[in-house]
Amino acid sequence: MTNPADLADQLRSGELRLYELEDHADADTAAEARRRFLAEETGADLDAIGAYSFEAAKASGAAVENMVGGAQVPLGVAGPVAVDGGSATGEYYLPLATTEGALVASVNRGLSAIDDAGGATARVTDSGMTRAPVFRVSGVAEAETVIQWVDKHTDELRETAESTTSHGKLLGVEPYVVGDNVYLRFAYDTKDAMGMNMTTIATREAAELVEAETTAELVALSGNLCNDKKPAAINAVEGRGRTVTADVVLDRDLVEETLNTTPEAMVEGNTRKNLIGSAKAGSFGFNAHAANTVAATFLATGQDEAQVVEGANAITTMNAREDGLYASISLASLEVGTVGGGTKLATQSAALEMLGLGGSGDPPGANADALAEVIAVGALAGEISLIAAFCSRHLASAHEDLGR
Ligand SMILES: CC(C)(COP(=O)([O-])OP(=O)([O-])OC[C@H]1O[C@@H](n2cnc3c(N)ncnc32)[C@H](O)[C@@H]1OP(=O)([O-])[O-])[C@@H](O)C(=O)NCCC(=O)NCCSC(=O)C[C@@](C)(O)CC(=O)[O-]
Ligand SMILES: NC(=O)C1=CN([C@@H]2O[C@H](COP(=O)(O)OP(=O)(O)OC[C@H]3O[C@@H](n4cnc5c(N)ncnc54)[C@H](OP(=O)(O)O)[C@@H]3O)[C@@H](O)[C@H]2O)C=CC1
Repeated sequence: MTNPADLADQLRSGELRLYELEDHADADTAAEARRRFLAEETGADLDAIGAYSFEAAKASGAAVENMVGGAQVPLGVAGPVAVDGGSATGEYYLPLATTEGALVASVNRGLSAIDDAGGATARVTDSGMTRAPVFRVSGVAEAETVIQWVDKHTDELRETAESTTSHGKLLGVEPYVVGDNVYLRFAYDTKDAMGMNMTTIATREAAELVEAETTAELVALSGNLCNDKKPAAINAVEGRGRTVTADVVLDRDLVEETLNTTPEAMVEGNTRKNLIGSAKAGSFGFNAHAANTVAATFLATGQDEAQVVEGANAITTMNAREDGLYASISLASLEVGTVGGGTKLATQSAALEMLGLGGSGDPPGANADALAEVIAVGALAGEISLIAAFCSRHLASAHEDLGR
């Protein structure tokens, strides 16, 4: 039985559960049956949700369960901008998916200023995706014994963890003790994958070895010292995913003509807002809106959108120099991939292709490094443009004109 109307009837009668439809029909039919059922149940018109362009079979069961259709977000483009990166080289158009009017215009203005200055420099300065299981021990003496075992058997742990992946490499294991809890923070080079599935699977094997060889008992494969998808100082300090910095020097004339302000005003704005204001607020983000560029590029390119939390751990600096304005942004924990996860879906992979960064890099890891560098340059552009808008008192008028 593959007719959506009949399947919807079976949902209504309770013969089938919402998640059982793919056992009886292909992914498109199952989604249509759910829409019919939900439209009747809720009275909502779900036709727009049914107008999706990705291959349902690639999404259903791999990217989403109980698939109903697609949520569409407008996609804009900013650039081009020249990037001199460790992996990114050349001119890039940045895809940005957002519903916030004025955001693409702002990033575009920043990129235009950066490009006029000859482009930005960017480097990934550290890299490593983490997973930190928590183990129960009897107390601190036993914790010490477990840590000593881990220290002496790192090679064995590496071999075990890496047996689950042909790409992932264990970089190290950092132990933490809190009372009768032992946390082992495993860090991996995940090449072009963001790596959360890869590292979780690898760490499960390693954690089982720890359990087999010591008295520690695994409580949870993620003990929150990883730390994934929550605001956490450890990511801001130690980094997670890619740690990446982008910088540029803008001529005084460029600041005055393109950004309608002066280097000195930008420096003062950045110091009073991004540094002092953020410190007083107890913020991890010493920036204006890095999350905007991170979120918009994450949605466009198929990243895990919840990891915008870590992507917002960024510090923006500005200094007035003789030749103009030095501006930088350092993102401590930008978690990106060009393979795996949502990157395989149609619009997301097209956006990665537009950047020239789809799939595996040569060498592996180079594409994800380049993506991190390009996003950092986009975030720098957003910082420059927004701080300039505050200095020239254009923020409210820009959003009046473009954002409503
Ligand atoms: C809106 C602008 C850019 C106008 O800025 P402008 O200088 O008046 O614009 P312009 O017409 O002179 O054009 C300058 C450049 O801007 C770009 N540009 C200009 N218009 C467009 C457009 N329609 N579409 C695409 N690009 C556009 C474009 O690059 C153009 O150069 P050109 O290509 O012409 O040589 C400026 O006022 C601006 O950037 N304002 C700031 C807006 C902003 O950054 N909003 C971000 C969201 S704020 C938020 O969410 C977080 C917050 C604020 O709560 C965080 C916090 O607490 O700080
Ligand atoms: N499990 C969890 O706890 C969590 C999962 N997620 C989700 O995890 C997904 C992302 O996980 P991730 O592991 O990145 O992706 P996938 O689970 O999609 O796995 C990607 C796989 O691609 C293979 N691969 C092929 N070419 C390359 C290359 N050049 N570099 C690296 N790997 C390559 C690797 O296989 P091989 O390993 O065989 O070499 C790798 O494991 C997202 O959907 C995200 O939402 C997010 C947070 C937590």
